[in-house]
Amino acid sequence: MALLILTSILILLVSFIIYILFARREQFKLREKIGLTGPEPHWFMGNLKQIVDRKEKLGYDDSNKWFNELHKQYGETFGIYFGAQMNIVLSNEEDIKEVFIKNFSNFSDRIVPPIFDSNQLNQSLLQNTYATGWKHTRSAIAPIFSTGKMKAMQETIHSKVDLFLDILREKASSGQKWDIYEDFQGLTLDVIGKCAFAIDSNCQRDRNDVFYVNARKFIANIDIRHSKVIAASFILPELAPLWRALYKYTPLADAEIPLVEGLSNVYERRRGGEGSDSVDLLKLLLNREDDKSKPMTKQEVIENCFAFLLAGYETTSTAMTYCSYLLSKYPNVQQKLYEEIMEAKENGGLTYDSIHNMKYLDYVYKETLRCYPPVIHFINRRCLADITIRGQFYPKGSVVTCLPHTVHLNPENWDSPEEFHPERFENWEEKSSSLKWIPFGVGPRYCVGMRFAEMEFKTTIVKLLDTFELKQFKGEADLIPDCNGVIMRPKDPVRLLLKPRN
Ligand code: HEM
Repeated sequence: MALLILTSILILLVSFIIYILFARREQFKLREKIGLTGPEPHWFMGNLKQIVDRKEKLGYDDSNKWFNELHKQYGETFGIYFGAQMNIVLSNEEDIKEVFIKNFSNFSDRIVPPIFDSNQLNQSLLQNTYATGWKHTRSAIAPIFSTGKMKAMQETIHSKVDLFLDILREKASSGQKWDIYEDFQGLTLDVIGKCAFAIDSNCQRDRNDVFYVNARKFIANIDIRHSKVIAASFILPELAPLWRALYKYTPLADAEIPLVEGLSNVYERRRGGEGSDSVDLLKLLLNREDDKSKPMTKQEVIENCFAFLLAGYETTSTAMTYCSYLLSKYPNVQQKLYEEIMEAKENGGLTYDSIHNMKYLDYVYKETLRCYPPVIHFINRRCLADITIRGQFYPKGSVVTCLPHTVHLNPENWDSPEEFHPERFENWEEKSSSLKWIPFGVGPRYCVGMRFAEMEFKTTIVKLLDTFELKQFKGEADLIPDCNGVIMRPKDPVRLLLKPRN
């Protein structure tokens, strides 16, 4: 009997392997069939193999550079395989417009690796689909990021940034060298904690704060380098039920459970009337929940708050870290920005409006995000039905991707794209419908938190420059970006010399 069972298992296993290999061979023919080229896929891992190999050789993931090389080699549309999944990479502005905007109804959903199906984000904007109510959620959430609401939250941001500056003053006066990226991460967690859920977290002072520990753990484990199960789920989506079942044993679930439980408790307390005078995203969502025209369930509210936390902290802290680094590297830019800040201070102070109206600050903000877009592999859409657009056939099930670093560093889009030159954004407003600057994505599904991120970024950078002159330590190496799946973050600690201004 035992032998029979063993033989059956063996036959099943061998048949499964043969099926996978056969299906993969067929998948790998698809690219050529639709007239595209691209790098040769590994028989099992697809082009993930090249990414892994490069990472092993260099010690970090330089896929931002690699994709730019592929763009040069294979042209503005090429195909690449993540496991067996074909991704069509677009960089031509017209193609991007047609796919991501004009044909949105056929490309409305982001891909979600099967293992993430078991997390608590399926009803959030990050993961929900058109069929599961994305449009309803988006139209309920978009108004909470209006200018008026952002203005009301600015005081909170100021108070968190003041603490951030106190901490930097202490560190700078002690003469130590430290990683300012960690301080930015503590800041953005405290900001999102307060602005999204009215939680007074203490991430800036206490690295053991439950919010800090679990948010960082969750983000770290999305990285396929840290999570073998996630890597495997990418390469073998055929085993989706297994990955879904295994999710609860991953460090991702470990970090998610206390965060979502914490949010659920806050939700109940707020429903009971706590913090009724606070202006925050949860409060605005609770008001939405009561709005009969766009009702949201408790689960939807909690999952979307969880999404704000995940989408809002690492992204913004990374952007501000890049900006501080660039300002320390380009003292002329820093000086020009400082003068603009001084002028605003003399003419009424650093208010929401004065910060919002600073032109040069806006150029620095945009140029930072052009040179170093923090979110790299997230602007993707699944093709829902076979379609031909501008002569290119997109088969149902394929994934279309648009890479901000490729678009931003394309010499056809920007003169001397490798140079940090904020002035290039003078008169940019006239061209703002162009898709040459896309750090927040493209089309109806672009980043819903863009205004929030901009306000936090600009407020922090203005107050930082008002307090310190940013300089580089002698001999400190140039910053190297490291891609960890979704985010492109500095590979090494970012150490800056902060000189207090009088
Ligand atoms: C510098 C900071 C940020 C950057 C660079 C960034 C970038 C992005 C990108 C590239 C996308 C994908 C867009 C697409 O697929 O076309 C996205 C989506 C999203 N972001 Fe952000 N983001 C930032 C900050 C934030 C903040 C602060 C929040 C919330 C408080 C947020 C919430 C979201 C959400 C919910 C989505 C999904 C939107 C949807 O699918 O409807 N992001 N973000």
